[in-house]
Parts: sequence; C-alpha cells; structure tokens
Amino acid sequence: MINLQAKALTIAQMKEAEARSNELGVSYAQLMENAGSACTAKIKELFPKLSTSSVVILCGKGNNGGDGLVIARKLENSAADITCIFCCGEPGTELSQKVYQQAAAISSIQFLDAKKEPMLCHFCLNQADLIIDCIFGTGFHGEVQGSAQPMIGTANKADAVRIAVDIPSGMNGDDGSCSISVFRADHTLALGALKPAHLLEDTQSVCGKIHTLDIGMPSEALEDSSSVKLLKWENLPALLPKRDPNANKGDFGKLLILAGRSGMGGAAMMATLSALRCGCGLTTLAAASSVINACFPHLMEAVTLSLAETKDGAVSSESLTLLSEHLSSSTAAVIGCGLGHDEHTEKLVRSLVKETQTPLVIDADGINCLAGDINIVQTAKAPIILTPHPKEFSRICGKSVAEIEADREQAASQFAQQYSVHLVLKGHATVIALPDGTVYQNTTGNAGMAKGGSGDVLAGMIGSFLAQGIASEKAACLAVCLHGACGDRCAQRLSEYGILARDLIQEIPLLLRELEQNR
Ligand SMILES: NC(=O)C1=CN([C@@H]2O[C@H](COP(=O)(O)OP(=O)(O)OC[C@H]3O[C@@H](n4cnc5c(N)ncnc54)[C@H](OP(=O)(O)O)[C@@H]3O)[C@@H](O)[C@H]2O)[C@@H](O)CC1
Ligand SMILES: Nc1ncnc2c1ncn2[C@@H]1O[C@H](COP(=O)(O)OP(=O)(O)O)[C@@H](O)[C@H]1O
Ligand SMILES: [K+]
Repeated sequence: MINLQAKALTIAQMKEAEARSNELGVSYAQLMENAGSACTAKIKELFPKLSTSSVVILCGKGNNGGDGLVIARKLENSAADITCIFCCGEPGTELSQKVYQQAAAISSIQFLDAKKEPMLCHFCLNQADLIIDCIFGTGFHGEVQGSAQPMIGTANKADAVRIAVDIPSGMNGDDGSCSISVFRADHTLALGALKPAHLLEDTQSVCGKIHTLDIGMPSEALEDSSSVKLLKWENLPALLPKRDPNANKGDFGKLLILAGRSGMGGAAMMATLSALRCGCGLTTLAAASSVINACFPHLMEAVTLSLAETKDGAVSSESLTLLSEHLSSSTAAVIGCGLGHDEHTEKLVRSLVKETQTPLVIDADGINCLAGDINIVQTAKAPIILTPHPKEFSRICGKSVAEIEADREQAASQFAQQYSVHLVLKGHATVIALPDGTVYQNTTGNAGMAKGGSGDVLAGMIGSFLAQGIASEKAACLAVCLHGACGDRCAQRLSEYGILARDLIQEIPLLLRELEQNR
C-alpha cells in the first residue's frame, strides 16, 4: 500500500488512530491538550474581536466536553468573559474531569449547570457573541435528550457566531444523520482528520465551513488505516523509479496497444504517443490496417502491426494468433481505445483476456467487449486494470450511472474486491480501487479534460508504466495523478475550453522532468 493521508476516518478508525498515537507516545491527555490548543488558535483566527466578546462554551460530559474545558482555559486571557455550561451534568470521563479541575482553578471562568440554572444559561446564550459547541463529538448516538436539547435550541437562535468542535452536536460522525435537535454551526473544527459526515453534501448546512485541525497525531497513526486516501501531486516523486544509467531499451518493457478500428485512429494514436512519452522501451500499435496506414507517418518511434480488417472497418478475429504471439512477448498491453465493439472484436478481446498472462489495461471498447459476461476478469490469469468512465462501469457492475455517482468510492471498491481487479473509475476525482479494499481518490485534473481522447491518453500512460515493470497499484496512481496534473498545467496555459487531448501528451515530459528533479 502507498502511504498517503486518509481522506476521512470513520469513528472506529479515529479511535484506532488515537490508540496508535498513544502507543507511539502521544497520550490521550496530550491529544486533548493539543486539540484544545489547535481549536483556540483557529477560534482566534476566525473571531478576531475576541477581547471584547462574551464566549459561551457548551460542554457535554464526555471528552468533547473535555476539549471545551481546555479551550476555556486557553482562551482565559483573550476573551471579555467565558462561561462553560454543563449540558449533561458534570464531566464524566477521567480526562474531562482532569481538565475540569484545571479550568475550575481559574476564577474568571464561570461554570453553570443547564439543568439546575436553565434561565441563567439561556440568558448567557442570548448575550453571547461566540458559542462553542462541545456537547457531543464522536461518542454521540441516538437523539439529543435532556437539558442539552433546549441549550442547542437557544444557541441556534442566538445572534452569535457558532463554532462546533469536531462534530456539530446531534450529528452522527459516520453517516451524517442528525437528531431533531442539532447544533447549527458556522464553522466546524474537525479534530485530527475529517470524519465521513463532514464530506456529505447534506451535512454542509449543519457544519458550515469545515476546518481540519492537526492535533499532533503521528502521521503513521493516521496513514495506517483502510479508508479513502487522497492522491496528490506531492506523492508522485516517490512513485517514479529512477532509470538505471546502464539500462538499454529492453530494460524498459514492451507494450502492445490493441486499438483503433477504421475511423478511430485518433484514439490509437493518442494512446501510443502517451505511452511513448511515459518512457516505455518499445511500444507497438496493433490496429486495423486502414488505421495503421493513416497513423504510421505520425508514429515514428512506435512499431506498427497492421491487422486484417472486416468490411465494416473493425479488427478481424482472424488476427487472434498473430496478436497472441505478440502479447506473449510483451510485458504489458492496452486493449480497447477506439477498438470498436462487434462480434469480431468481442471474440478477439475475450480470447486474449482469457488466455494471456501479460498484465493488461482494458479501456473503453475493450471493457464493452467484456460486458456480456464480466466474470471473465475474475478467472483471467493476468493482472488486470480496468479504466471505465461511469457509463462503461455501469455496463459491467449492474448499477445505474446515478447509483455509481452517488458513492463512487464504494461502487469502485466493491467491484475491485469482488472481481479481484484494479479499477480506475474515471471522471472528476478519479477513483482507483484495489482488490484488497484500498481506495485512492485523485486530486488533480479539471473539466477541460472532459473531451474525447483524454481517456486514451490515460490508458497509454498506465500501460507504459506497467510495461516498465511498475506494479499495478503504483502504475495506476502515478498515471492518473500525472494525467490530471498535465490537464491542470494545460488549463493554466490554454484554458479549460481550449485544451486538447494532444496537449496533455506534450505536457507529460515537462511534468516528468519536474518529478525527476523532486525525487
Ligand atoms: N479519545 C481521545 O483521545 C480524544 C478525544 N477527543 C474528543 O473526544 C470526543 C469523543 O469523546 P467521547 O468518546 O467521550 O464522546 P463524546 O462525543 O464526548 O460524547 C460521549 C458522551 O455523550 C453521551 N451521549 C451520547 N449520545 C447522547 C445522547 N443522544 N443524549 C445524551 N447523552 C449522550 C454519552 O453517554 P453514554 O453513551 O455513555 O450513555 C457520553 O457521556 C471527540 O469527538 C473529540 O472531541 C479529543 O480531545 C482528542 C483526543
Ligand atoms: N471534470 C473532470 N475533472 C477531472 N478530470 C476529468 C473530468 N472529466 C473528465 N476527466 C478525465 O478525462 C478523461 C476522460 O476519459 P473518457 O471519459 O474515457 O474519454 P475518452 O475515452 O473519450 O478519451 C478521464 O481520465 C477523466 O478522469
Ligand atoms: K461538538
């Protein structure tokens, strides 16, 4: 697994991360102290008028309440007055009791109990300039009950800035479901990492603006979890191997690209040129004879293999033996870009996928040729990377495009695990899902790339890295993120409207140069 920071940690994973931090020497008490410090710094930044302001901190009896008590202590000299309201009785955990003792020693902090002095609590909330919500965090379940409920009600109506610590009280951190009574925040300070609820569209009006705060958890504690990992440009230098100075072309692999029916020569060319630009030793384009004739003058560095063509311009299944031979002497293959889909190509593709042991990237029509019975990928002998866009994915996974788009990571991961393939689900924030359940989400790329040809470029790039012996996971991550970065650079220069897929190919060597320098 490539070690990257997780996009979001579930509550269970967060608890694991806290336990690992503890094992690595950052104690629970230290984490709470750090959380209080990080929140205080962010609150000062978000609320510069603090020195003339009344601050109310709503505290629960768990550790979220403990965070509130640390914040009260740390804000002591910065605010005009500070009131802590215990909404569920006095602190109940060992940690929160300890920080309560420390806060209680400061005479300027007022402590109220919502059950015993409700009128005074409502009054303070109505007078407050800033309300900080520390009633419930990751330990919340069910519906808000008891005195917490009216406190949240008054806080939500008060003319104050509202800041929630970790999770707005009344919201479930995993699924974002909300109690009838939920604290409505202008800002939410996510401690250590985002929780899944922070990322949901439906919860944005409850969370307000979300800020993720570093609370000093060691990066190993956060990285080591199985949730979605963000793939960023900064991660790429480590994925690009150094080329051996003594190497020859045979050391950088042989890629076979089976692409291009008549009329789709552009796709074949695009995949071939991008493979060449990504450093493969020898790249062969196998395509319908009319495509080879048209492309040949533009592919000086590639080997071409002219295939028999049907009267409709498709690659004929007669080429099976020839292709099998070439495939067996290749170190990787890309199948599908502009290949077309008819009975000939289907027979050809299915036979190759069934027999070969050469690692495959299957794209576009290659995927369509398998859609009739996708179980073939499960029994295939070769490692397979599938690169569908959502519509192609819909044909092989049995879900509608809307269902896929509703949770792209989940849909991709389920498929990758079920069929034991690497799946690259393309589109905005391309998802890379591995058979072991690991999921990456790409952060590069833009809508300027939503044009015919961009996907062919990506297929060629993945194939090229794969042919050079880079493992499927790294080859897919490297190519996807680099491809998106090429799109971003091109958009800066040429606008999202004006970029062409061929511009992405020209950008590849420039960005590879930057990666080589940053390695
Ligand atoms: N662990 C660490 O190292 C660190 C943790 N940190 C902080 O701790 C937070 C998690 O703390 P936590 O686990 O104590 O849970 P928390 O959210 O405070 O609430 C639990 C309390 O609420 C109660 N309760 C729940 N639902 C209820 C309901 N519907 N109505 C009424 N009561 C209800 C529940 O009662 P019970 O379920 O036990 O009956 C229990 O008493 C986390 O979000 C972060 O802010 C940071 O400081 C960093 C270090
Ligand atoms: N809005 C977007 N943001 C980022 N990348 C995008 C966006 N739209 C498309 N792309 C990328 O462009 C490529 C388009 O591929 P695809 O849909 O297969 O097109 P084609 O096969 O016609 O080239 C994919 O790599 C995809 O991730
Ligand atoms: K909270």
